[in-house]
Amino acid sequence: MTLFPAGIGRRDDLDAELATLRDALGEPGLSPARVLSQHSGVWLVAEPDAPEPRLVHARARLRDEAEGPPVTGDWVALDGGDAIAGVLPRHGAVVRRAVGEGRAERQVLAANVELALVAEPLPEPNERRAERLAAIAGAGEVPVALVLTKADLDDDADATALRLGRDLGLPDAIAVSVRTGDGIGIVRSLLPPGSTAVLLGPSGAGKSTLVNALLGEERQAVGDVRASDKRGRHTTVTRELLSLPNGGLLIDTPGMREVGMWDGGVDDTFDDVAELAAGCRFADCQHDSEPDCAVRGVVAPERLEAWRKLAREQAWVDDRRAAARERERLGRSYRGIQREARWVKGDE
Ligand SMILES: Nc1nc2c(ncn2[C@@H]2O[C@H](COP(=O)(O)OP(=O)(O)OP(=O)(O)O)[C@@H](O)[C@H]2O)c(=O)[nH]1
Ligand SMILES: [Zn+2]
Repeated sequence: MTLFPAGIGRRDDLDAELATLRDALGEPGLSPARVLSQHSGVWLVAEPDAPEPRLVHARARLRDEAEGPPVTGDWVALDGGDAIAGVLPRHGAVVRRAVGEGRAERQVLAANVELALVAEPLPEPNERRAERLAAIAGAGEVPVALVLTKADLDDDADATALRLGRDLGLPDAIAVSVRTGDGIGIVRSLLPPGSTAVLLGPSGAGKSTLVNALLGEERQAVGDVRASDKRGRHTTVTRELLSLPNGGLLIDTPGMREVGMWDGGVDDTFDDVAELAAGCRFADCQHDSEPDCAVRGVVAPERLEAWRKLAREQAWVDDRRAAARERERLGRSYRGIQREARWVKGDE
C-alpha cells in the first residue's frame, strides 16, 4: 500500500522559507517535511519525495521555545541526523489555551490549515460550543465551516443548519449524515486537492465516522502507526494528518472537552456585537444595564452572555500573557547584568 498517494499538501513559499531557515541556522543541507502526527518525543513526518513516512526527533531547543514543539500539520526542516532542526512559519493555526484550571499556556491544535470544520451533532447542536471553536479558529485566521452531523436524526436538519449558520455568522453551514450520505459531497467539495483542513468538535459528534466516510475505502495505515519512544513504551496517535482520496488533507482531532481562548478572535466571531457596540454611549459598555446601549435588545441574550463570557476569559488570558512577558523581560535584563558582571570580573 502506498501511504501518501495524494501528497502532503501545498506550500507555495516553501523554497523561500526553507532558504531563510538554512541561512538563519547556517545549515545548507536542511530538507523539508510535513508532520503527520505527534507522539511523545517523536514525530512522524512525510517528505515530498519519500515513498514512506518516518519517525524523527526534534532538537532540544524546539521544545522550550515560545512557539512550542512541532505539531501535526507543521512544515519542518530536517537535518541529516533524523532531527527536526526548525519549524517553518505557520500559515493558519488553531490554538487553544492548554487544558487545566488557571493555566496560561498555549497549545497549537493544528498548523497550516486553510479551513476548520466545526462539528456539532443534531438534533441538539450546542451553539455555544460551536461558537467557541469558531472563535479559536478565527483567531488563527482560519475560515470556519459548520458541519452539523447526524442529520438523519433531525427532520429539520437543513433549516437548523441555515439558522445556526446565520446566528453564528458562518455562511458555510452544512447538515450531513453518514447514514443517508446527505451533505457528504458538499463537505468533500470544501476540501480541494492540496488543501489542508482540520476537523474540530466534541467527543461523540461523529468525527471519526465522517472521516471514514470521506476516506472511503482508503483509510490509511498512518492511523495505525504506533511509535515507540526510547523506553520502548507505546504511545497512541492523538492528532493525525490524513490524505483523502481526492488529494485534500484533513487533520483529525480527538474530542475536546475544554476549549479555552488564547489569541483573541472574540471580536471577529462576534462582529454583530462589535459593530453595534460602536453606537453604545460607553466605549467599555458591557451591554448589561448601561444607559444608551445599542446592543442590548438587538442581539439575542444567550449570544450576548456568550460574548461576555468569552471576552472575560480572553481578558484573563491577556493579563497572564502580559505578566509572563514582563517576567521574561526582567529575567533577560537580569541575566544580561549577570553576564556583564562576569565579564567585568573576567571569568567568562
Ligand atoms: N444516526 C447517526 N449516527 C451517527 C452518524 N455519524 C456518527 N454516528 C454515531 O455517533 C457515534 C459517535 O461517532 P464517532 O465517529 O465515534 O464520534 P467522534 O466525534 O469521532 O468521537 P471521539 O472519537 O470521541 O472524538 C457513533 O455511535 C456513530 O455511529 C450519523 O450520520 N447518523
Ligand atoms: Zn452596549
